[in-house]
Amino acid sequence: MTADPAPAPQAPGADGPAADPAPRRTPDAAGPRLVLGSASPRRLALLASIGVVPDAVIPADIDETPKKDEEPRPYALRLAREKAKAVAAGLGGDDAVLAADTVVAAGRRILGKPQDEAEAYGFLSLLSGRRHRVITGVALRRGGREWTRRVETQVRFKRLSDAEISAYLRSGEWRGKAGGYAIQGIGAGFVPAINGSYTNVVGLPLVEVANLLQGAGVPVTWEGSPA
Ligand SMILES: Cc1cn([C@H]2C[C@H](O)[C@@H](COP(=O)(O)OP(=O)(O)OP(=O)(O)O)O2)c(=O)[nH]c1=O
Repeated sequence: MTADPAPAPQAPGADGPAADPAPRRTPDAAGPRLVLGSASPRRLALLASIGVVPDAVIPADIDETPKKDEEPRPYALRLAREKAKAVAAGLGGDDAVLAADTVVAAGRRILGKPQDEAEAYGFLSLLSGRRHRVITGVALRRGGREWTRRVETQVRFKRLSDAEISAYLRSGEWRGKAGGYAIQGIGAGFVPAINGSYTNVVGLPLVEVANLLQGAGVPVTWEGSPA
């Protein structure tokens, strides 16, 4: 379930006995420096999986408080844009800055990163046995230009018992995750089905991000670590 338009595609990576498994930008890759404006290790790992290794990682320090009556879709895009802008403001020249924001939307309600276990409990109870949307806004800035995307995935949760929520909270996995769960971790056991992009739920919709990067002149090598 994707919104908003995009540019073009590319080719696969290789396997070989002497291959260096560490993904990296090719030394002679043309294009600008890429700065990832994010503290999220998931975003860095997702980029690395398609062979994109930023030249620098600079987390954005912005106020993430939603505006009065702000809905999840505009909120996710606004925050992505503000993060990219804040990081770009501290840089000069032709650097490309990529930033994103992921929220869980329960109807019109924005579920961000829970502040404590009690809030995480509330989020998981709300999501239990229901469908929700995960929305990621992405913003890329380069040389005074800006490209944006917004991607939505529908996620279904099984009904969770109190014991299951308590065990999950004890794992600590809820920390730093929108909606208080991680689909790439233990939380996978709560999700019978999704409709849309998986990587979008983890924090960065890779197909759309690759297209954005290529459209802005940042090379995507697809030389990630094979699974
Ligand atoms: C729903 C879900 C979210 N998440 C994560 C992705 C994001 O890191 C986080 C949402 O918070 P964000 O505010 O989007 O990102 P962040 O604070 O981690 O990093 P930064 O703002 O510096 O870019 O939730 C998962 O890892 N798995 C999931 O299943």
